[in-house]
Amino acid sequence: MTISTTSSATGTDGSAPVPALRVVTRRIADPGDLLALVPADLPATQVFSWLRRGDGIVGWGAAGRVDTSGAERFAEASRWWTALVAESSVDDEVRLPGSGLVAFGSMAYSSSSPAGGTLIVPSVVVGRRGDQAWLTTCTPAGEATPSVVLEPSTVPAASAGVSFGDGSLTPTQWMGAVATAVSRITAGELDKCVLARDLTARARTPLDTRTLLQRLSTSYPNTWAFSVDGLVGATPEMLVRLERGLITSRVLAGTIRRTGDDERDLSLAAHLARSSKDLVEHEYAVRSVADRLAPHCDSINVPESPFVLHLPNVMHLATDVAGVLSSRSTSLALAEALHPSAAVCGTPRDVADTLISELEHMDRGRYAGPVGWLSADGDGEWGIALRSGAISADDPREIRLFAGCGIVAGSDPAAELAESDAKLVPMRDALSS
Ligand SMILES: C=C(O[C@@H]1C=C(C(=O)O)C=C[C@H]1O)C(=O)O
Repeated sequence: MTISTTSSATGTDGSAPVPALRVVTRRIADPGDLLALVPADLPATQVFSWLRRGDGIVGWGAAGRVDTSGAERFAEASRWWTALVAESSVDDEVRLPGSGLVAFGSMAYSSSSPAGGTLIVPSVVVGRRGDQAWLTTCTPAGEATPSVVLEPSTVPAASAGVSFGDGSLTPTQWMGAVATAVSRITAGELDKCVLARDLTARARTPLDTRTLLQRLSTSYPNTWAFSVDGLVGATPEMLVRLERGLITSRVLAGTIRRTGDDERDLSLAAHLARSSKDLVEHEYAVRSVADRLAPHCDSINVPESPFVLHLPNVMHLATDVAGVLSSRSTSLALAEALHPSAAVCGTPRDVADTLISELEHMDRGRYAGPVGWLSADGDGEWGIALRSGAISADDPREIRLFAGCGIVAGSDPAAELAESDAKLVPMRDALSS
């Protein structure tokens, strides 16, 4: 675990120093578009967002950060957070989800990924919920609270001259992987496996995270537009939200592409809701979430049948699971318990995970892992990092895009490739000039 701190208090286990922060949240007048406030010229790693329909939080700078790795990446982050909360003082006059002390976080899909995990406390957070807005500053204890002037920043520029390239597999090779997965499923080794592919994209000039977020949040209002440590996207899938003891999770699995013709799309939506291939695929994902939430809940509500979630590029079968928290678990601990759900891994989980590493020929990095935010009391929201890309830490002109598809016995490789292309559209459009 590597830690960068702004002060040198000692962590709970005596080895990990944590910053002691002074956190102040004040109510502010409506600041307008939150993304417009994010300063220009920050590295992608220091631009934070969790926004849906204009509500949520944005942040910038880094007052504290922990980087974790391996199978302990969630637990190490949790320990650091507990120690940081204990060391810090919080003066929060707003007391809404996202006010006070918060960290943004992102965790690698796989425990063997070098991408590990991170929690970062921005220096400045601006939030909105309905008609309430707030500004939070996080400074090292003992330092004066800075005065932050919120004003619209320069208009971010579109990405220049982006060219796309194949990732680890060509489209033909990836269809071959899908065909192999189908044969393994048909042979009875497993029921479902989610296979992902990656694309590379390179612009002539450094990518501006603000441009990507603006475009994603405007075009995909039903999603959460996120940015954490260079991972940027618009996910429609909420792995877990914890708010005052209430747990909610939006499970997606089963997809159909949109045509752009409203009448045809409505009939496709009706077809999706009756498609036994998609309903079976969906059921695996819902079960994986409900079964793993159950030990943390007093009661749990799982609707009997899914609804169709309409996005501009695709439609998904969706189920909103809800539960009442019975333990003292934080939202991050719940995210760890749920990850990876069958929406991004498969059923049975271990068999699917082994097949994924055999067939994908790539490290998913933080794609398909939990991404979101956590507050001092443990509440927070963790989406699954889908419809996203990871901006290169070495070259800010480069980004790796990802998309995956649930494969079941009835899957057709060409149709899955087309579905993965449709899932790449949000990021490809956000990158266009
Ligand atoms: C894996 C992705 O999406 C997941 C797979 C889906 C499916 O196969 O139908 C639908 C939504 C997500 O749970 C992705 O977008 O990369």
